[in-house]
Amino acid sequence: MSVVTFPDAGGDHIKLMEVDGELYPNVGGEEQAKGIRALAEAKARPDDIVLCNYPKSGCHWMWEVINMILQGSATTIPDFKENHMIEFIPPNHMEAIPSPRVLNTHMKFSQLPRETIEKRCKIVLILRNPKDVAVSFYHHHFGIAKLYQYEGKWENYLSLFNNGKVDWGSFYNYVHSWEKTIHDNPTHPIHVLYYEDMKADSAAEVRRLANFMGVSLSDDLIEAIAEKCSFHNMVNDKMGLEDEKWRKVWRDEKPRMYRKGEVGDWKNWFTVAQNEEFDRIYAERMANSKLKFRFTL
Ligand SMILES: Nc1ncnc2c1ncn2[C@@H]1O[C@H](COP(=O)(O)OS(=O)(=O)O)[C@@H](OP(=O)(O)O)[C@H]1O
Repeated sequence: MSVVTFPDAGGDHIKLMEVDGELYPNVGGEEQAKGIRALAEAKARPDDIVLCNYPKSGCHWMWEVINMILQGSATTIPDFKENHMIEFIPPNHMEAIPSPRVLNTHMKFSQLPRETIEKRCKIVLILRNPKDVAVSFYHHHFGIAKLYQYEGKWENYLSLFNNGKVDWGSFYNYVHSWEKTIHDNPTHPIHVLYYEDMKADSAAEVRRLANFMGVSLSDDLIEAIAEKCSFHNMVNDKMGLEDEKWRKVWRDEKPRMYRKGEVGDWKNWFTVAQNEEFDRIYAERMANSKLKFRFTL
């Protein structure tokens, strides 16, 4: 494990941890690196649901939705998905989580516990327009000031994102790895969900998800879950549950996890030149991809 820093286009630096060639936030140093290396051996249960996503794609949102589907009621879950993030929690903590577990991760398929694959655990993969991901990630890096020690400005940040010099690495590598996983493992239950579709018609996406999970819900309950997990309701319901320690992690003690929750906020941040450069990189990196990110919604 080593601590690495990368400069953005303006020369400001972001501090990360490197473990076996992959980048992570340095939340736990050597102990965390040990946990990451041990992850492959972690026990899985056939009823685990593994929620996979590149950072800032909406996992807090979907973690809540999936848990409500499982519990069969539109009641706020008094727990945080960080507690179920498999690359950060020690194995004994993971084993103490009661079934059915919703395990959240930014890891790729090949990095998941081997048993997840052997036991054919259901996987939900969230995808989000990378321009909005980049903006959200910028606020995350700038906001969690002590951890990343990043003081950069947005106009310089995209170089880090475009070059994969961020925790969990390149967005494009992540997406390609999952596209290959889906191609190479056609019988593994993997449900792909787009953040923008969820915004456009939450109830329809909750229904699709419940069907995938094999849970039958009434139309009223589906509507109620979609509504309870709307951005404004989650801001009200979840932020009040945040503890002091977590709040202190954020610059000026202002959490930015539930920041804006919109589709297309990137238009408020990208300059014309940044957008052209991003489109050029996207076209190049996604040339052979069949995934259809929702840029136009
Ligand atoms: N209920 C709901 N509806 C719509 N959008 C929501 C919701 N909850 C969280 N969000 C937005 O999701 C972004 C955070 O993504 P993640 O939860 O994946 O973040 S993290 O990777 O776990 O740090 C972050 O996006 P931005 O607002 O664009 O920064 C959150 O605001």
